[in-house]
Amino acid sequence: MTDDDRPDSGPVAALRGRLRHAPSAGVTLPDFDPDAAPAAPAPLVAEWLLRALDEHVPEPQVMTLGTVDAAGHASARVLLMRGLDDDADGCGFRFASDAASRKGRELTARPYASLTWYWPQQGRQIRAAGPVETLDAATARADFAHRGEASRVAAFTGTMSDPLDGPGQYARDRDRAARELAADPGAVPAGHTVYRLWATEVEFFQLAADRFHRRLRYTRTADRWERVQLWP
Ligand SMILES: Cc1cc2nc3c(=O)[nH]c(=O)nc-3n(C[C@H](O)[C@H](O)[C@H](O)COP(=O)(O)O)c2cc1C
Repeated sequence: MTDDDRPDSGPVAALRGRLRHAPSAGVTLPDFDPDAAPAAPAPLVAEWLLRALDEHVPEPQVMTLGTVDAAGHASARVLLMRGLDDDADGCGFRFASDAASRKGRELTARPYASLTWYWPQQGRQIRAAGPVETLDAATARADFAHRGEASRVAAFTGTMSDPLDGPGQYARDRDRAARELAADPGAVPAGHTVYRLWATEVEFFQLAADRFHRRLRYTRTADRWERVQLWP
């Protein structure tokens, strides 16, 4: 199909004309001075997240997790960030999911992933990548205990990433899960897992109104972090 053959009505055609003119967030962009950045990335991640929370960026803890399967095919989805670790100067990002889900299976095959955050109101992006480890069952239990009741029932309903069999199955499974949880309130789904990505690189991107954006990349060497500014 050439550009001339494309239909000129319907939502896809309507979008075509609007993408280039989509408004950007009306924002006051924060300053970012890479020369004043800390020696390790975790404090800067925390600083940026705290500022996003203070400035009421909606759901700044939502991040995109990129994984690959055994054949190297990529997939991505959004998840909630569950914690930040800076033990021994490392930078660890926690997230929780079901080990039997697509991402869980991909992480078993290839325990390496990327994470990306974007906060439009502040023109800020953080990206991180590195090996992913599975934390112990006690950590998974503690994570699950923090969830609200509806979220716990949902986690026991169905099998994440599998197709639904047919109409009515959702409601039937949800009712069964609610009954089982009421009988055993401390139960944790077998696959509930807390993962930690230990970053080997973390990059901070700050949009600037004058278009001279800033990028600072931290790369982990054997015993320290190296910092370098990149062309945006
Ligand atoms: C705002 C938002 C937050 C989400 N948080 C999580 C999460 O913390 N853990 C999770 O497993 N899925 C979460 N999901 C669902 C995932 O995006 C995804 O659909 C699901 O994990 C299945 O992904 P998979 O089939 O690639 O494994 C969230 C979805 C949205 C829209």
